[in-house]
Amino acid sequence: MQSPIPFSRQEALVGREAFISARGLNKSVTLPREVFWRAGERKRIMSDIDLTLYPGERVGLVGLSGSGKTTLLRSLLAIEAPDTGSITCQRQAVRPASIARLRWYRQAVQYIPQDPASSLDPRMSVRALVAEPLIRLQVKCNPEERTREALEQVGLDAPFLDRKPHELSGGQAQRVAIARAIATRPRFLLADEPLSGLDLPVRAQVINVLKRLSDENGTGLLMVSHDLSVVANLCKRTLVMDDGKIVEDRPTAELWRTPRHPITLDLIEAVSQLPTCAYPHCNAADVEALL
Ligand SMILES: Nc1ncnc2c1ncn2[C@@H]1O[C@H](COP(=O)(O)OP(=O)(O)OP(=O)(O)O)[C@@H](O)[C@H]1O
Repeated sequence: MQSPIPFSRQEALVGREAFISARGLNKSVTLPREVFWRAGERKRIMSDIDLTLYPGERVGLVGLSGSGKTTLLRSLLAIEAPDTGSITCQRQAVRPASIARLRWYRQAVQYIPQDPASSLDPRMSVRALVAEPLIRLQVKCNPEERTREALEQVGLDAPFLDRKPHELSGGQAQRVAIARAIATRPRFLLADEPLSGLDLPVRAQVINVLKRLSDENGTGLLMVSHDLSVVANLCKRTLVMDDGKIVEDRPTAELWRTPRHPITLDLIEAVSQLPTCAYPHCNAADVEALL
């Protein structure tokens, strides 16, 4: 259920300026034709999405597979264009925008991918991987110093600089991907299932790295996950997507206490079937204590 309070009023109530605002996002795709003489059906994959992200907040984006989470994330990253609707950052349009403005946006809003093994170029050293966005986005800094600083922040020291991706464990590779994302000193991180494919103890480490980074640097985080317990450990606010729509947008603890949408209930029930050792907070009472 979308909040009954208009977003502009919500912004006033929270008393903070929005960092990113999305209004009325819609997107449809044409499905492959089932028979060659009939055109493929159109399917809505984002439907009337309104979303506001505030500076420094950590927000979870959950939903079943195919609900539209990645499409929304890619739209917010300005790498996929919605059919209709607008996205602004600090009240200025993200697209269309000048090259300089788009470069600023790419520095300010960085992406943490799902699968570092395929997102990190196997031919590049960790040093070159972390420095690459600094050079591409023409960030005014000393790339070597900034690379070392970013690696230090994710708990990787100097000997890692010359390693290649195949010389890293899954957790280390994900930390390199995070270092790459934070090297530009972004204001907001958009992460697509950053913990998938990692063992449970490694997940807990990565959760701690993300939490510490956002606490220490005041960086906002929008994190896509199938796993509500991960979101409960990290995010005070949770968005639930179903069939291309945001069906809940509430404080995480409230969502666990009184889930309103059947999909939210399913996601909460799924958590009780997960191994729990890596998550300090993964039941309703614990989540309540996070408030
Ligand atoms: N370019 C495209 N052409 C056709 N269908 C698409 C395209 N992009 C996305 N879809 C469909 O849109 C729906 C939403 O996809 P999306 O990847 O955003 O969902 P998701 O919630 O991120 O799923 P998952 O959790 O499995 O990654 C899916 O049914 C997907 O198959």
